[in-house]
Amino acid sequence: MAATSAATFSVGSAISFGPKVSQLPQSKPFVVRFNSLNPLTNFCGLKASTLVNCESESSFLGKESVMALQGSFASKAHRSSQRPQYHLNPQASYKVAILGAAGGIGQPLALLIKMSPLVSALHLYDIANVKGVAADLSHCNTPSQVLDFTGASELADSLKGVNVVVIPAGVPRKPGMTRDDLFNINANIVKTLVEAVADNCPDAFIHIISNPVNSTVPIAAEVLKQKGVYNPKKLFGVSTLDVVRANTFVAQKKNLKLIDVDVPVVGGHAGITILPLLSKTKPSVSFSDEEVQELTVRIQNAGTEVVEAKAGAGSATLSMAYAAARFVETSLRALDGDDDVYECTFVQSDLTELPFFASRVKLGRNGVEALISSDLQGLTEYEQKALEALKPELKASIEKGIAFAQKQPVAA
Ligand SMILES: NC(=O)c1ccc[n+]([C@@H]2O[C@H](COP(=O)([O-])OP(=O)(O)OC[C@H]3O[C@@H](n4cnc5c(N)ncnc54)[C@H](O)[C@@H]3O)[C@@H](O)[C@H]2O)c1
Ligand SMILES: O=C(O)C[C@H](O)C(=O)O
Repeated sequence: MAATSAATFSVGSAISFGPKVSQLPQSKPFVVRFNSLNPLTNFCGLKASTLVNCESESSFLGKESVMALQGSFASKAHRSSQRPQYHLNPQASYKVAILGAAGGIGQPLALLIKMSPLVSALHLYDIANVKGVAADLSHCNTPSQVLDFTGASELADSLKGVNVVVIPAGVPRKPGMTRDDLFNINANIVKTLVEAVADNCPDAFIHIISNPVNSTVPIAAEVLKQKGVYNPKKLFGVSTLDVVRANTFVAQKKNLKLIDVDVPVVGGHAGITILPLLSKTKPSVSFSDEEVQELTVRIQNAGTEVVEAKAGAGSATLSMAYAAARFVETSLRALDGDDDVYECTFVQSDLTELPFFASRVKLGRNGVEALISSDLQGLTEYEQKALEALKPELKASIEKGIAFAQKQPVAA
């Protein structure tokens, strides 16, 4: 259905590889459009999903949910009408692969990606149980084709022609464990999978979810270097969940509309290396010292909060799938030519003396176009101290990953 008189409403976060950008652009990870004919071109905050007609019986969002969404976005209409608009390319047709697709994250992530109109093929790879997941998912009447691949012999095929590879393969934490306790198992899994990515789709965006992200991303970088295909602009540690949590917790604490809140989270993805920059929250909010301390610690420990609540049954899966789907959607929009795409992610960086660092980045067709340096300027004393305090731990995790990969070089 062609959109007529569409008002666009945007939600979410904003924001330097190559040039550093010192001005902070307005956040815009998601956009929801409504028009006089009531089509909703997005779902639940994941920008540009399947065209859903609010009046249609085929809508998976109830009419009430749609009305609630319309209400919550209404205040944004004026602001976003002043922005350049990105229009979904009807020819958009990207291939996404999930490695570890039968797992706790992989399954809901596959479902969310299946709902994107930007995706023409969804490749599901795992060492086991992926056939059933693919059969189940393939019955959803959204455009993308779902293909399953099981075991090492089918890994290469799962990666052919793929634009974005998401890697949630590996073991999750149990209560009492740190993310670094997963290193011995997950380091090898990530190394093997990234070798295959290097051989079969070296130009793809690579999203690493498997923990410890602070080490698995440097491992992936080393593997890609050894294979001669490393492009630092296309290798991402997925730290989106930290932003999702920060936005949620801040909105709850300050009684703000969830959809408006955007908190940049920098550093890494483990304990004190997760540094929410509350002073940079949009819209501008003031926090007492106690609130800053309480929110920062809650955001840093949010993964552990879920691990303990699940009591041995794993770590965050649903919120992680949501966050990973958001990052996939953002990446596809960047690939599709939207020039207003910003996300926080753990990447090779020169914003600090550390070789990898999570910050906001501007994404484009070729990956990271710029790292946003302005977030690290004008920090509060609390944030500046926390930034200095996280560096030794993050440095050690990065070096551990690099040393692991260098000790067992890949076959050329
Ligand atoms: N970056 C983040 O913010 C974040 C958030 C949550 C979880 N995680 C991490 O994501 C990882 C997965 O978590 P989960 O809850 O989905 O675990 P899970 O055990 O439910 O699923 C992992 C899946 O990986 C598969 N797998 C194992 N080895 C594989 C290999 N060599 N090739 C392909 N698939 C393989 C398993 O068969 C399983 O299906 C964990 O390391 C967890 O710590 C990261
Ligand atoms: O906490 C974990 O082990 C999983 C993940 O990194 C998270 O932040 O939820």
